[in-house]
Amino acid sequence: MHSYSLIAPAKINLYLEILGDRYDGFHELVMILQSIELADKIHIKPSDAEDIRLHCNHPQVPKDKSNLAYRAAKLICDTFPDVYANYGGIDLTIEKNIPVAAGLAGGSTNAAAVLVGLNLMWQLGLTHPELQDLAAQLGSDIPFCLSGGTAIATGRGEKLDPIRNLNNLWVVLAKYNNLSVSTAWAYQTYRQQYSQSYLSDPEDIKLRRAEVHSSPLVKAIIEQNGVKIGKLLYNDLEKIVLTHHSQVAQVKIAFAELDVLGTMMSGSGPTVFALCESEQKAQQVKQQVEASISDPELSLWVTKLSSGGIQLADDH
Ligand SMILES: C[C@@](CO)(OP(=O)(O)O)[C@H](O)COP(=O)(O)OP(=O)(O)OC[C@H]1O[C@@H](n2ccc(N)nc2=O)[C@H](O)[C@@H]1O
Ligand SMILES: Nc1ncnc2c1ncn2[C@@H]1O[C@H](COP(=O)(O)OP(=O)(O)O)[C@@H](O)[C@H]1O
Repeated sequence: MHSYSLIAPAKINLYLEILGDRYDGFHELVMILQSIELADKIHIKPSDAEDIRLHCNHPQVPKDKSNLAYRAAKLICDTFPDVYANYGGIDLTIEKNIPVAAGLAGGSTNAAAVLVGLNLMWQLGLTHPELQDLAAQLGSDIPFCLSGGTAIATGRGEKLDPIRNLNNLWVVLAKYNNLSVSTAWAYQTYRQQYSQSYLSDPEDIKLRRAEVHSSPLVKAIIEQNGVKIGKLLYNDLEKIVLTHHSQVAQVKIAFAELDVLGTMMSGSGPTVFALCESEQKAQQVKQQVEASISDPELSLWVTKLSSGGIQLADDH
């Protein structure tokens, strides 16, 4: 049996609108999700131990059964008990480069990589739609992490309509090392403050989704027009996270004062990103923010928008 190494890219949210409550306690969303080149590397190999073993170099990542990569492996074992009984243990190693609890889907993309890797290692022959179904059982953002690229996401975030891939722009990411935001907390706090504006009629929700599908932002993405895209970025969860964490709001202000196409918080934060038209501009923006905020706890990365999806690493 072969071992596999996979590249698991992070995502940013170019758009995130909360439409209303769902029957399952989650929120009905319409988002535009975008892969970026910043990625973790996941190694999957057979093991003599009869269970699932997980290793990770990052102190904030849980190494137990709550890890999303572990849960993805467990879901495959439970779905194919005969194969599991036949092949035995799984050894997973996560090389973590994506900041944790940052709004960049780090755990989700690790889980997506494990689904792809085990499908290969155990030669399960699962099709892409079958992998998407398993992904949706594990978390709302995991189906997107499997496919990557640029997509409109609806439902809980698991229903995807791919659109023209935007991969010609650069992005600067900024996150305080000592600040993480729980996604559940962000949505719950949003509900407490804004549920009076939720749409409850399914027809209204359908209408709003259709509006976003033909919105100026989607048109700008199809035209690959970075200037328009930068002005149309949107995220409802900023109302919660920026209010509770003033240093995140300050990072956004620092980006907005510079020559960037646009700036927004990603997902439930606290990472704030700025879009730039070139790598040179992105590096310059990174240096300017480092100089203006000058806090050793603030980390910045320059990366590129990408076509994403889980890929085999060159040295797999
Ligand atoms: C906010 C977003 C934006 O892309 O990303 P992150 O900031 O986590 O990266 C996503 O909606 C997060 O997706 P994901 O992190 O997969 O969420 P899940 O594990 O499914 O759910 C975590 C928690 O978020 C809340 N949740 C999530 C999705 C949704 N449509 N409605 C919700 O209310 C629920 O409280 C749930 O318990
Ligand atoms: N493989 C994983 N990588 C990172 N975090 C994980 C992983 N598995 C579980 N977690 C947990 O998920 C939480 C959310 O982390 P992450 O997926 O990085 O961020 P986000 O949901 O904001 O995109 C973390 O607090 C961490 O405890």
